[in-house]
Amino acid sequence: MARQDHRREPFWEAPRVRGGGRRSYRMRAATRRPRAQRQLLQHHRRPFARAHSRRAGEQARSPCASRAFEQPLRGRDAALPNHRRIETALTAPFRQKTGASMKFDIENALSRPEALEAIISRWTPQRETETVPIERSLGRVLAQDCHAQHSLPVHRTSAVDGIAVRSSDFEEGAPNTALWKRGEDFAQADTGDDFPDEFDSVIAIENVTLNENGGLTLPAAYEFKKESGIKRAGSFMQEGELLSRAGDTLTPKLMAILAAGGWSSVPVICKPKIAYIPTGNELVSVGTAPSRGQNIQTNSVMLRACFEQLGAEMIEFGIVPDVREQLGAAIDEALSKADIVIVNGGSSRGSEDYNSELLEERATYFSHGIKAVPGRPIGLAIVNGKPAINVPGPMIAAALAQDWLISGLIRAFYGQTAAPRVKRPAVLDAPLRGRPSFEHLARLVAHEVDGVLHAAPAPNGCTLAQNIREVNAFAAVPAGVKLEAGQTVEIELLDTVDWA
Ligand SMILES: Nc1nc2c(c(=O)[nH]1)N[C@H]1C(S)=C(S)[C@@H](COP(=O)(O)OP(=O)(O)OC[C@H]3O[C@@H](n4cnc5c(N)ncnc54)[C@H](O)[C@@H]3O)O[C@H]1N2
Ligand code: MOO
Repeated sequence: MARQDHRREPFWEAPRVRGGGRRSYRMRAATRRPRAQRQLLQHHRRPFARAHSRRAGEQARSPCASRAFEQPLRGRDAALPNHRRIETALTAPFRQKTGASMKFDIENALSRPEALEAIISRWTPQRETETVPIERSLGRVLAQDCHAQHSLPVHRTSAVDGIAVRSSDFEEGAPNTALWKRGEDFAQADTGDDFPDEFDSVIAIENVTLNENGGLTLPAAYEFKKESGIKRAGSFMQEGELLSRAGDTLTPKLMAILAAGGWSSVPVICKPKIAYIPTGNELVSVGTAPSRGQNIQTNSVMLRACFEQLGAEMIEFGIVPDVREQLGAAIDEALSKADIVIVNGGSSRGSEDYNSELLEERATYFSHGIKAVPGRPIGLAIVNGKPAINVPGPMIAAALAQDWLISGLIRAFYGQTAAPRVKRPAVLDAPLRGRPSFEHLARLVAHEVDGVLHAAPAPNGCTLAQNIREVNAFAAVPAGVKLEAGQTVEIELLDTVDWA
């Protein structure tokens, strides 16, 4: 996977101009000189080397057969502070049919880790297994431990291109090899070759001069070592050795190791199905030229790609208008088809924001809102034993929900815990202000200057598209905290997750 190059100049650093100075292209300049900014942005445009598909794309899928891994992942009764919840089936009070009544309780909202834990601890994923050819298993998650079915090499082989000899011939010092006969005193044995059992060591060919009469000469100073130049039986793998565990994600190297161990096909966990329901009267499909008041439904494009990277399948619904009955019907259909349901948009306080209350009505667990922005009005529910999440509509909010929540759910489905993202200290080039009551997930552009990592928000005045394209790091700024320019802070580099 390509890593982003943090040594590049940030895109708002103008190239040297006449007089040798650098122009500042911060917000003021950008708004006053939109054309200059446009040119600048074009000049420095370089798509980040985003991580594209660590995993294979579509993979062969045989019908899923057996149910597996049905044990709960965490204790179901994990006590979680600071959130309101409904724990009894269908006891949610029926709300008025207006989203305006849907007020999430900010003070008691969950933090991001609490929210993830709240869902995972109440969810027992229904996993099934299937068998796929090893060549088609990239990114799949093993359903069982896999042991080597044989040793490799089966018998010792030569480790070098050379000649196989008997160590007994060297017991009393260097033998007279000038009259040696091929096949009797030595045998050709190249790297990986088996050779007759009467020989037990291999001398690399560069130490051997083959004489015209068939004998050979070794250098005077040659030091023979018994059983040198060989690979022992089972030195690559031994029969019965554990090669890979249930829950491991298959990488190219792991695939080759399993293939070497006799696994021409492997049992893997069927990919989780995630139903995605885009909602909103204003939305039109990709490829439609938007009219006034319309917005293009693009979150499915982003989320489908994220799901595929993480080994999940999207069941995409058509755009559902903000009509309570239609939204409810889509949610019910999604619950019948998928392991996880994502309802997108309509999560906040708008007059047609029904989705969180529709989930709440159906939920055995429900919590609305997290103590972090962007993405704060997220609806978190367990319905029919499945996670059902009302992800906020704006692209950034949806991308962040994918980053900290949905990706965690996909890993939890597979029985995996989240791989911690790389954090590095960086010098802030601009202040970062926490929000009064929320963790602020600050999007940053990080770059290296003389071996030191620097980070700053993308300049004001960028379009959101420019901002999203350039952002390559996060910093979580705690509520009420102000970080000053020049301060060193821990940032999370986004080179392993294509979050937006
Ligand atoms: N009075 C208040 N207004 C808002 C609040 C608040 O607390 N009080 N919260 C704001 C925050 S924070 C967020 S985040 C958003 C959440 O919005 P919704 O989840 O209700 O989403 P919508 O209103 O349906 O849409 C918002 C925006 O996102 C676009 N969108 C929606 N779905 C998609 C999609 N699939 N692809 C692309 N874009 C999508 C939609 O067109 C809107 O532009 O609420 C704030 N308001
Ligand atoms: O919570 Mo939001 O800040 O508009 O994404």
